[in-house]
Amino acid sequence: MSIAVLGAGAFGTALAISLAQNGPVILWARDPGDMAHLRENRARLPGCRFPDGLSVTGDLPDAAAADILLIAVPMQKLRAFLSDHAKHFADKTLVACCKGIELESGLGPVAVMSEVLPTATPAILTGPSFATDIARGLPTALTLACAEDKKGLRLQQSLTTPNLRIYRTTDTIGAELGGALKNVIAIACGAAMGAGLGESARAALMTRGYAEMQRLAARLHADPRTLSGLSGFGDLSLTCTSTQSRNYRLGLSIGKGEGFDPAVTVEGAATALAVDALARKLGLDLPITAAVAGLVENRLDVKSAMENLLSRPLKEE
Ligand SMILES: NC(=O)C1=CN([C@@H]2O[C@H](COP(=O)(O)OP(=O)(O)OC[C@H]3O[C@@H](n4cnc5c(N)ncnc54)[C@H](O)[C@@H]3O)[C@@H](O)[C@H]2O)C=CC1
Ligand SMILES: O=C(CO)COP(=O)(O)O
Repeated sequence: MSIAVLGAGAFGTALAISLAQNGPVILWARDPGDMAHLRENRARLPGCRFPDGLSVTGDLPDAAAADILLIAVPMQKLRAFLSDHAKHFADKTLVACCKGIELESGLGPVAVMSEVLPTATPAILTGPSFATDIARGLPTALTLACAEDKKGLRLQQSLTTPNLRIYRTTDTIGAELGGALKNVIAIACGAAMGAGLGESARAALMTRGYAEMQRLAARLHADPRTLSGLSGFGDLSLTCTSTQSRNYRLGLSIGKGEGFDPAVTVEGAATALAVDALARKLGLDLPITAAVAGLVENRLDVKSAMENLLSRPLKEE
């Protein structure tokens, strides 16, 4: 099965580097620049050399001729990207590699792919993994979710590499929610740490944040086991505790009252707003998500957000 990765950011490039251990892989970039010549993506993954099996192209139809297409553009750009190139994707197997919930629709990546390209086979690859770790060949485990189990099995086999261990599920809703929601909680944890509230506060936010993830997932009929796996608990643990995470770093900046480069991809910011709106529509109580939405929109500061959380009525766990 031939593979192309569409989107040459940090994650797309890292996946292409890892997959090229198995055979030829095409990496499509909107602006390939001198990546093919340098054999490196200096802007996003400096120091990670491209293996021989990785070829770079700026020609989308050429890349889209591959059997499996990994789509590694940010969540809020996904719909426009798919629509712009729909004629090349119609009957393809598409694996979303982004994490988030679309602001306008409240949908995750698999649902957006199904809506835009109803004849394609959608799947998602998600879980705890920093791009630099994957590119450096460090051991990483991810979840591949595809509603059609036979196709999921083929994807699992094709995308496993010596350092990338892939687990499989048919629960696409749980997988996409886990990856999307953990980023929101990571912003909350970063904000608490940045404001000097301490590690106990972070543990409380992670645990109660996880309860919010489970609450929304149950309402949207996800399998709770998916949330306790790599895409949920696994990625939550990684993202809420590492300064490698951009979501956690945004939170740290908010907590310290510092600015943050708006050009950096931070999926949890838009996702917090999308999930907060979705929760209100569904009548669900997601107080940490609501607090993060207030923080990223500058409606709240960390002190008031924490006071709001601590002054809520006492309840059973
Ligand atoms: N960086 C990481 O460690 C990980 C990232 N992810 C996810 O991967 C997704 C992408 O993130 P990164 O690669 O890290 O971001 P990035 O900021 O490094 O790269 C985003 C890439 O998307 C491209 N892009 C944006 N809009 C586009 C469009 N309309 N058409 C074509 N290309 C477009 C940009 O040119 C850029 O190369 C996010 O959803 C993120 O949550 C998932 C796991 C790990
Ligand atoms: O998704 C990730 C780790 O699994 C990457 O996290 P950030 O997008 O916060 O950098």
